[in-house]
Amino acid sequence: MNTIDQLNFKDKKALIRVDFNVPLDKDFNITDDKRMRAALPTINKILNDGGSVVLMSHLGRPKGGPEDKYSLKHILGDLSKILDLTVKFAEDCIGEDAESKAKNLLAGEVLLLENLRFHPEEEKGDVKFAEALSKLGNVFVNDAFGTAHRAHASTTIVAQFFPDAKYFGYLMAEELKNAEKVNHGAAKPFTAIMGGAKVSDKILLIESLLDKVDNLIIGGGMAYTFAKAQGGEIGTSLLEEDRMALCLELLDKAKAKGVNLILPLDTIIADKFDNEASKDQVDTGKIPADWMGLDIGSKTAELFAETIKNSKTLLWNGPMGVFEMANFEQGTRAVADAVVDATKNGAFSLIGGGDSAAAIAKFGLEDEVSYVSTGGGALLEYMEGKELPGVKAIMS
Ligand SMILES: Nc1ncnc2c1ncn2[C@@H]1O[C@H](COP(=O)(O)OP(=O)(O)OP(=O)(O)O)[C@@H](O)[C@H]1O
Ligand SMILES: O=C(O)[C@H](O)COP(=O)(O)O
Repeated sequence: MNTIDQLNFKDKKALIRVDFNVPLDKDFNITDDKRMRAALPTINKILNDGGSVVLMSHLGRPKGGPEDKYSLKHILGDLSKILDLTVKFAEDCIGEDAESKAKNLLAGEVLLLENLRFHPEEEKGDVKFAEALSKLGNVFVNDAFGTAHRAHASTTIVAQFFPDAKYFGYLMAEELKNAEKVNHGAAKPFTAIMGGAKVSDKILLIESLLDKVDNLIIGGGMAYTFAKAQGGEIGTSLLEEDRMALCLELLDKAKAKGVNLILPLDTIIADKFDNEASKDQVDTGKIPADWMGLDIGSKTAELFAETIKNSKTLLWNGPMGVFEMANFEQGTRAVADAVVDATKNGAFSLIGGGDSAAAIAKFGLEDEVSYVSTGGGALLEYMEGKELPGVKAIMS
C-alpha cells in the first residue's frame, strides 16, 4: 500500500484530503472532534519531515454555493489548538488567493481551504475543478476515509494530476487494515450487530454479511419491520411497510445459509417519543396500539450479550434504541458492555457508523473496543464489498 511512510516530505507541499465533516451545535461548537484528531498523525508526519500542508475538506451538505453555517472557518480555532500552531485560511478552495497562500506557505505551516462543496463541481467530480485544486500542492495525500465512497473531485479525480505522487495517509491505512480484518479472514464465531433506524439503509450490508457471519443480531428501529413482517403487533413503532417482504426473504436466506439471525424478544415501549414518556416492557410482537418501541427489553439484552460474549469477531453498526434519550439507552449500553467484555477476552471488535460511534463515546468506552471507525457510509459500502473510489484512485 502506497502510504506516506514511503516519502520524506522535506520541502514538499502536501495537498491532503481530510474528512473534517464534524458535527457542530447551533453556536458552531464542535461536538465531536474525533475526525480532526484522527488526521493528526498524517499532518504531523509531514510537518515533522519539513514539509507544508494544505488541507481540503467538505462540511455538511451545502446546496452548491457558499452558506455561512457550512463554512470551515468555524473549525479553524479548534484545528489551530489541536495542532498547536496558527492554521491559515483561504476563503475559497480554488483561485488566485488560495494559490498564492499555498505558494507562500513555509515548511511547518498549514493552510485550510474553505468548504469544497461551495462549488457544485466538487460533487460532480469535475476535472477542471480537480485540476484547479491540484495546483495547490506537489504531493496528494488522501486521508479522508469517511468520504472515500464518494467519487468527488477532491477525493478521486484530483489524484490523476499526481500520477507519481499520490499516497494514503495513516488514518486511511489504519481504517482499511481494520475493516479488512473483518471483511476477510475474520476469526469465528463472527457476530454482526445491526441497529439504527432503517432496514432500507442496511439491506445490502445485511445481505453481504449473511455470507460471512455466524450470528446476525438485529435491534434498533429496524427490528420492528421484521416483527411486523412476522405477524406481530408493533403499535406506532418505526415501520417500513414496503420492506416487510424483504425482511421475510432475509430471514429465509439466513436459514438457508445456516446463519443464526437473532431478533428482539422484548421491547421497552413508550407512549410518546420523549425521554419523559410513560414506559413499559412487553414482548416485541405485542406492542399496544399508540405505543412505540424505543429500546430492546431486558431479556433481549441478555440474549444479545450472551451471543456477543461468545464471539471472536464483532462488527457493530447502529444503536439498539434511542440511546440519545437517557431512559432508552439501556439496550445500547448493554450491547456496548458485552462488546467490551468480548474484546477483553480476545475478540476483535469494529464499531462503525456515526451513531454507534457516538454511543460508544457517550458511554466512555472508546478505548475498550478494538477500533472505532471514522466512517459511516464509507465503512458500510466497504463491508458490502464495493470498491471505494477514493481508495481506487490512489491504488491505480
Ligand atoms: N426504536 C427506535 N425508534 C426510533 N428511532 C430509533 C430506534 N432505535 C434507534 N433509533 C435511532 O436511530 C438512529 C441511528 O440510526 P442510523 O441508521 O443513522 O445509525 P448508524 O448506522 O449508527 O449511523 P449512521 O448511518 O448515521 O452512520 C439514532 O438516532 C437512534 O435514536
Ligand atoms: O459524514 C460522512 O459520512 C462523510 O463525511 C460523507 O458525507 P456525505 O454523506 O455528505 O457525502
